[in-house]
Amino acid sequence: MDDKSINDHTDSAKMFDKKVCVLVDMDGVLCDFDAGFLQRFRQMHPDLPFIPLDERNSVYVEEQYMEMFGASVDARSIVEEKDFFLNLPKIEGALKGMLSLAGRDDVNLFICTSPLRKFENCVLEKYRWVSNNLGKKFTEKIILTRDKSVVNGHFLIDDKPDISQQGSQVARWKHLLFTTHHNRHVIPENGQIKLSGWNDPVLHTVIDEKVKEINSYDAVS
Ligand SMILES: Nc1ncnc2c1ncn2[C@H]1C[C@H](O)[C@@H](COP(=O)(O)O)O1
Ligand SMILES: [Mg+2]
Repeated sequence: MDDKSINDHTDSAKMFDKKVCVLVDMDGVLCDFDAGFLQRFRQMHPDLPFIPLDERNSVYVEEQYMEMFGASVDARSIVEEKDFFLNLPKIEGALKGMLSLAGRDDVNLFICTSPLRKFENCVLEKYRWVSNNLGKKFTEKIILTRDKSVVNGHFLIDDKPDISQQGSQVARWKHLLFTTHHNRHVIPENGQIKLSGWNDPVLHTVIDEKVKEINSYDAVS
């Protein structure tokens, strides 16, 4: 590496230090996993009862279907089938919300999502979904990990209520709990802030406060 590229790297590192790093989950935040599941379930089993979206109550859809049907319905196979992730509908306001974050010059934005262990369809389709729905440029911002605690950032927008308690490290981000079908009833705890959706003004307010905090360190040093 020559001197110039070292300096370039240092300059950009400094620049990013001043930005607020926002990590955005996919399933339940950008794409509507539960709605996609329900649609496919009803296509496959038109004669069976189903769980309406406003009665979903557990993060993992297969747990609730297991309670209802026992082993007679294989909910897992639906999420593992080809094109399941590719065809997930967008969460309302997701595109506008992402563009509003991406358009801020004080925000460094990433998509942080966990693939299924059975990754064969899921991983490629997550990339395709982002490219189709948000634009190809956003695919450069995808972080795939099953352990979000190792990812550094100021905020993680995620629908899983206990995400900050999972993983191998103490999470460094603050969890913004994104409201979706299965967590409507969940009361925020452990310092979480609950967002009602992409239009919740609290999202930009907490980022503004973090920007001020970061700039105040500069003023002191
Ligand atoms: N609601 C869900 N039911 C079952 N499985 C789900 C649900 N939401 C997400 N998943 C799967 C799909 C992903 O591969 C992993 C992790 O999702 P993430 O939103 O990144 O926590 O779990
Ligand atoms: Mg999620």
